[in-house]
Amino acid sequence: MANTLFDKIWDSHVVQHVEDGPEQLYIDRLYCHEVTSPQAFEGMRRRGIKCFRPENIFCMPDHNTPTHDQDKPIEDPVSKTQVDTLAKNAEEFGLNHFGMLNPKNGIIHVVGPERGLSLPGMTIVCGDSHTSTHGAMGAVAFGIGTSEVEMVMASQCILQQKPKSMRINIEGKLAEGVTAKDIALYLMSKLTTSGATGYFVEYAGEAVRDLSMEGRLTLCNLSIEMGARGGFIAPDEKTFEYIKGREYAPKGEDWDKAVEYWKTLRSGDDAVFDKELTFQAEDIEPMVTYGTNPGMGMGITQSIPDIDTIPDAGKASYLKSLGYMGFEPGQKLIGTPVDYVFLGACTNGRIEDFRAFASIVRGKKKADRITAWLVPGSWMVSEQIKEEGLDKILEEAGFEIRQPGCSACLAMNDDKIPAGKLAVSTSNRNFEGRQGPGARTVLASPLTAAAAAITGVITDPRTLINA
Ligand SMILES: CC(C)[C@H](C(=O)O)[C@@H](O)C(=O)O
Ligand code: SF4
Repeated sequence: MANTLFDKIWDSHVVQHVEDGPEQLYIDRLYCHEVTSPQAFEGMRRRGIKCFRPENIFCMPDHNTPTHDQDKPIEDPVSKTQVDTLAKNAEEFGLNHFGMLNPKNGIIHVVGPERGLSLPGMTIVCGDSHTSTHGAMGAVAFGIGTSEVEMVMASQCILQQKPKSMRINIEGKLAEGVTAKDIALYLMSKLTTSGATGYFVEYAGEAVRDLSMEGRLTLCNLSIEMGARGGFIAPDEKTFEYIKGREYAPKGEDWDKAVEYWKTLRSGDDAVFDKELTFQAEDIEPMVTYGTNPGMGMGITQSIPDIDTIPDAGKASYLKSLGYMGFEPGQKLIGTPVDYVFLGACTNGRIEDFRAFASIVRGKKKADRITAWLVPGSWMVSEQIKEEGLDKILEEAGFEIRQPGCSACLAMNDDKIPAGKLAVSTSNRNFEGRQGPGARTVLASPLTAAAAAITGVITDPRTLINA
C-alpha cells in the first residue's frame, strides 16, 4: 500500500513497469526553455513525429533574455538564436509559447505556479534542474535531460527509476529575519550538496507548514542543490487558496472536484520513509555561503570553519574554494565589503522576495559602492510590484527594477558580475564563474541581500528590521 505522498503520486502515474528496469511514468506537464529544448525538437523533426499532447507543453525563454530593452532585438547573437529558435519550434509543433514581452513570460519556475499550471498531484518535468521548485504545489516535479525532453514530447511519458523517499521535518517556529532561503542553506550546510542524492524529499513540520507559498517554492527550488531528485510539500489550505482563480487553475465544478482530490494528497500517519531527518527551526539564523558550492554555508554571525575541522581528503579543495572567494579559514564575513547585489532568480524572484527587500531598504539609501540588480521572476511579479507601490519604495532608495529573466543567476545573458567582484545573491548556485568569469558569489536571502545593498558590507539583516 502506498503510504507516502511521494508513492501515491508516483504510483498513480506509472503506465507500466519494465521488468528489472525503469518505470514508464506519465507526465502531466512539460515545460521547455530555450537552452535544453533545441536538440529535442531537432530529434522530433528527424523522426518526423509530432508532440503527443501539445496542449500539456508550455514553452518560454528565460535564460538568454536580456533584462532591459526587451522591446529591441536581442544584441547577443547566441542569445538571439536561442530565443528565436524556441519561438519557431513552439509554433511548428503547436505548443503554448510565452515569448519575450508576453505578459505571461518569466522564469519557468516562477511562471508555472503563478499561472496555475503547476498543480497538486501532478508529475511535472522540464530540462532544468530547478524543476524541483514546482514541488511546493504538492507535485512530483523534477529536472530531466534533453533526450528525455524529446521522450516526453513524443509520448508524454518518461522512463525513470523510482527514487528513494526522504522526509525532512523542520519543527518549531522560525525567528524573525529567518526565511525559507535560510532553511535551505542551513539544510545544505548540515547535509552537504550530496546529502540527499538518490532521494525525493518531502518537507514537513510546523516551520514548513508556516511558510507562505513563495517560501515553499524557494525551499523546494534548492532541493536539487542537496543532490535530491526533487522536493515537495503536501498541499494544504494555503496551497488551494494560492491556486484558486489563477488563469489555468480548474474552475467551477472542476475546482471542487480537484480540491476534493487534492485533500487526499498527504502521507499517511504511519508512512515509512527510506530516511527521515528532523531539525529545529530555532537553530537557524540568517545564512550566508562562504565557498563555491551551496553547501558551504554558515549562520551570518559564525566564522568560516578552521582548516583543522576539515577532513584531510577535503583540505586542498577547501582551501582552493576559499582562495577563489578571497576568504580565510576562521574569518567572519560580517563587515566584508560587497560590490554587487542581485535580487531575483527562480529561487527568490517572487513578490514576497521584493516585499522583503523593500521592507529593509524603505526610507534608506543604496550604498554608493553597490551595483544592484533587482530582477522580477516574471511580468506578473513585475506588475504586482507596481500595484503594491514597492517600485516607489525601491526607487526612492536608489534602486532600479529590471525586466524579467534568469539574469545574473548564471552568465548566459548580459547580466554578468565582473571578475573579482563580490556579489550577495539571492540565487541558488555559487560555483566558480557561475555569475560571470571570476565573479565571487555569496548566497543569501532577500533580507540579507537588502541589508548588504544598504550598508555596502555583509550585514546581519536582523539589525535593520524595523530600523
Ligand atoms: C540551463 C539549465 C540546464 C540549468 C539547469 O538545469 O539548472 C540552469 O537553469 C541552471 O540553473 O544552472
Ligand atoms: S533562475 Fe537560475 S536557477 Fe533558475 S532556471 Fe534560471 S538559471 Fe536556472
